[in-house]
Amino acid sequence: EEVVSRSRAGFAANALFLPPCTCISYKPAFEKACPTWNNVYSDWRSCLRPPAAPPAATPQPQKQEDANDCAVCRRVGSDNYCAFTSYKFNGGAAVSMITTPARMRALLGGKEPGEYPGSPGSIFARVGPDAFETRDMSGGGPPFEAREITYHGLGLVATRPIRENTRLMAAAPVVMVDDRAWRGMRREDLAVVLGQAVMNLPEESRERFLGLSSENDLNDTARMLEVFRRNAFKTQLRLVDFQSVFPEVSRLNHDCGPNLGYYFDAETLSHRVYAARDIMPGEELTISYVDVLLQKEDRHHLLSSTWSFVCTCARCNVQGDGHLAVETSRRVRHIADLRRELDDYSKAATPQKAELLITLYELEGVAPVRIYEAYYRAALEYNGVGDAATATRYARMCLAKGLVLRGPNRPFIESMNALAEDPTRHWSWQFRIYGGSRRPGEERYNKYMGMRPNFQW
Ligand SMILES: C[S@@+](CC[C@H](N)C(=O)[O-])C[C@H]1O[C@@H](n2cnc3c(N)ncnc32)[C@H](O)[C@@H]1O
Repeated sequence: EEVVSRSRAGFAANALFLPPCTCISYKPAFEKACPTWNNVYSDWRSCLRPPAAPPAATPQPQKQEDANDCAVCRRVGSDNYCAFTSYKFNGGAAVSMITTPARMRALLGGKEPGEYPGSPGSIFARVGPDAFETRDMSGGGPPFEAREITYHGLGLVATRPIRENTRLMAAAPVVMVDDRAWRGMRREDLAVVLGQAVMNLPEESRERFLGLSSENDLNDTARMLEVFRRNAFKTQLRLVDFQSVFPEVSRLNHDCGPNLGYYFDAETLSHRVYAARDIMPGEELTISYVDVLLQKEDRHHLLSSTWSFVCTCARCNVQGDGHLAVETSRRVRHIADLRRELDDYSKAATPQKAELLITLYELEGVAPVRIYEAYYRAALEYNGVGDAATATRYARMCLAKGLVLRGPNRPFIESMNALAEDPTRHWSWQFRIYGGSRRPGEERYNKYMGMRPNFQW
């Protein structure tokens, strides 16, 4: 009953988003129209008819016409993408996901009735009641507040000193859209499925999502797509890419030399945001929406095409001083060259090049959010020439920053842990010495020829 009335109220408020669709909001009809899904995932509601796998040779219609008024699935190629909503997620704040029924089933661990959502193998299995929070660990209210920032809309500003590495948010998603649907679906179809996903949310979550837009002159559908485009983060769940909106994180503005780092923790479905350096009261809290090591022109292109603004941050705003602009562009190129050189394990490289890389990250102002990458290379280089003590030191420095900024479940963290434990048993032990000379370690040289670093940071 609760679901019925909540959905009905939402339906009226958002009638513009959707064609009429009784079965999402009205349980008996849902059961009638979607018997399979209702049985399999009692907490998930969708107007999905049991998907009949079409024979491969049959040409697919561009758009699915649902005979049962269930307008929540649309096609991309031959795949059907539908809106699913879990009302139990995040203490009832709920999450809507758009993906294919097969992927949804896989993400839920392929489980059968009654086992969802805590069943082993489900993406929700490790999401406990305390997975999400936005307060810092020292207690009290959050050490920041939302303020109007000139030309940037709203932003978050520190109200107390924030120490490097403090966790500021562990935010929950409200809408997650399969990247293939986001990129491949016709806009009008996407508006319908996304509309369903948003409308399914309880009122409070829906308002938090729609409240992210300041574009009052757009109609509801355009506004919803605009909110999604400007606020979605790329997230990965079991190798499936999603675009996800976390309303708390969405107030953070962009800077090409940000003071916060973040990553998505697929285990807890939370978007974690950390102070990448010490921050003083009054400073705006910022993240980077793009790779900070792109050249300025490329950063600007991405920022204007996706987020519709021209960046005027300190790193970008050196146009007036021609020589400074040239210098920053050279540094970024030099960083790219050095990384290519250091990541080629078949040639001779030196620890000094890794040291230079560290210096360049610092000079370019990207060290707070990316220095672990340079430490990683330094650890390998020192180990590669048999300097175990320095290699271990850099491995520990890489771990100290990398764990905060990328989380524990990354291949490079595993590698640095192994190196710190016993450098001589790590694959990189003395690899530059033999690798560079071809003698006497011909075999070792060949071993590293095709090897690439594992940079899934
Ligand atoms: C995720 S939202 C950030 C919060 C937003 N300022 C608000 O009021 O809700 C992204 C949008 O904020 C604005 N924005 C973010 N960073 C900016 C920056 N450095 N300069 C100008 N506008 C920015 C852009 O309009 C962008 O599309």
